[in-house]
Amino acid sequence: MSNIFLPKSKLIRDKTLTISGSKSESNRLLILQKLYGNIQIENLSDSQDTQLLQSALGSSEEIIDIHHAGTAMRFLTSFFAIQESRTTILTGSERMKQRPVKPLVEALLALGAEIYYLENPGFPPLKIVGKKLKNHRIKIDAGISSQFISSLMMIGGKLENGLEIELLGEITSKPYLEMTLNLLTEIGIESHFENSIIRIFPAKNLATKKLVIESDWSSASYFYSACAIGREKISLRNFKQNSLQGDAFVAELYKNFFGIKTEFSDETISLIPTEKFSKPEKISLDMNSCPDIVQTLCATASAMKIPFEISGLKTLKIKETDRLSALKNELEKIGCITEIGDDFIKTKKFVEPQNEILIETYDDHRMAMSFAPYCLAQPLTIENQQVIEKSYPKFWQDFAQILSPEN
Ligand SMILES: O=C(O)C1=C[C@@H](OP(=O)(O)O)[C@@H](O)[C@H](O)C1
Ligand SMILES: C=C(OP(=O)(O)O)C(=O)O
Repeated sequence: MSNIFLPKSKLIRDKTLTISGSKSESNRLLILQKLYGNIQIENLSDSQDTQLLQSALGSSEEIIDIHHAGTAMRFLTSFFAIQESRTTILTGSERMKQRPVKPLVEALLALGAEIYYLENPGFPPLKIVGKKLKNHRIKIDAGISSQFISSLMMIGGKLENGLEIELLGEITSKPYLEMTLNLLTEIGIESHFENSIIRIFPAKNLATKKLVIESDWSSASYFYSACAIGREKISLRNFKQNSLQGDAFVAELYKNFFGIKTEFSDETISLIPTEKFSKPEKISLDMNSCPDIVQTLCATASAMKIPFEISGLKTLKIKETDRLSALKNELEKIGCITEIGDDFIKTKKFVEPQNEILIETYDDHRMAMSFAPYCLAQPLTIENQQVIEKSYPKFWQDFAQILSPEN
């Protein structure tokens, strides 16, 4: 575990970078490829989470350890539940054993699956005895993690009568459900999402498809932040105007609040600081649809001394760490005092930042990457630099390319 010191830096003008494929799209396509076999994938994510999922799918071991990868844990639960005549023990890191899986397990049990909790009820590790699932209608609480629902949707086409899922309560992280639905459609599986009912039809005569994965918008957010604080143009390759990723919302966010315009040309986006930018008085937003870019947003706003009040965040507490507490602790070091509640974070006041800043990362890749652009305001050290490998192993290399130390 080593720390990284980032000296006070400025942005090099007009750098162009290539970020690897979306982690969320990659993890879906790997599961779908294994289930339906008709997909050729290009530009797969190089994230550790994707590699873990890929090796789990290629493994015939009884015990599968997916470490810290929440999407992999949830997606593989349904996958192994339908692998007839195979028993799998699905486990993960200590943190994974605290991340809930109960609504997914209960939905699978209602479909006829055989799953046991091996330690704490409601949490991994799981013993999954693969079965043919006989039922096809379930209800699920949609407010804890959309990953449960995406996981069920992906096996839906394999069930004899397809699958009907009724979503109960407020739907969290909805764009990720739409991403799953769109990818099912792309590979030829009929599905509908209307009001709170999702229907997946049995897969029939699927033609082979080549899918090129778009680069990762959540990873792009760190460059939006750098551009907002450092005010120089940065370009990023392999992005689409009609993205499947909800985090493409970052473009609108940084245009509305931080004066960063996004221009698309030949699948390259250029992040361009607008000259006449006046800071908003306050950023008030519900970010329930885009939980993964909340840390970036709060770190940028704090660096630029723009007060914020962000709601819709109840799922942040059950991610890689309790992201609300982690944010509160670390934002204070850069001079932003916040109040947090069950599902919100808001600025109370700005104070002088600490002189020597050490950002703790709580085993959370996004804590490291979202604070890194603060070096454009002040030098800082970030703890455990390897933590970024979970989603973006080349982050420090790419980030170094846009910086030059300020003497
Ligand atoms: O389906 C996905 O690929 C994801 C869904 C979101 O999780 P929740 O639905 O648990 O919010 C997101 O935070 C995660 O990084 C990726
Ligand atoms: C929450 C995340 O991932 P996961 O839930 O897949 O661990 C993330 O990448 O921010």
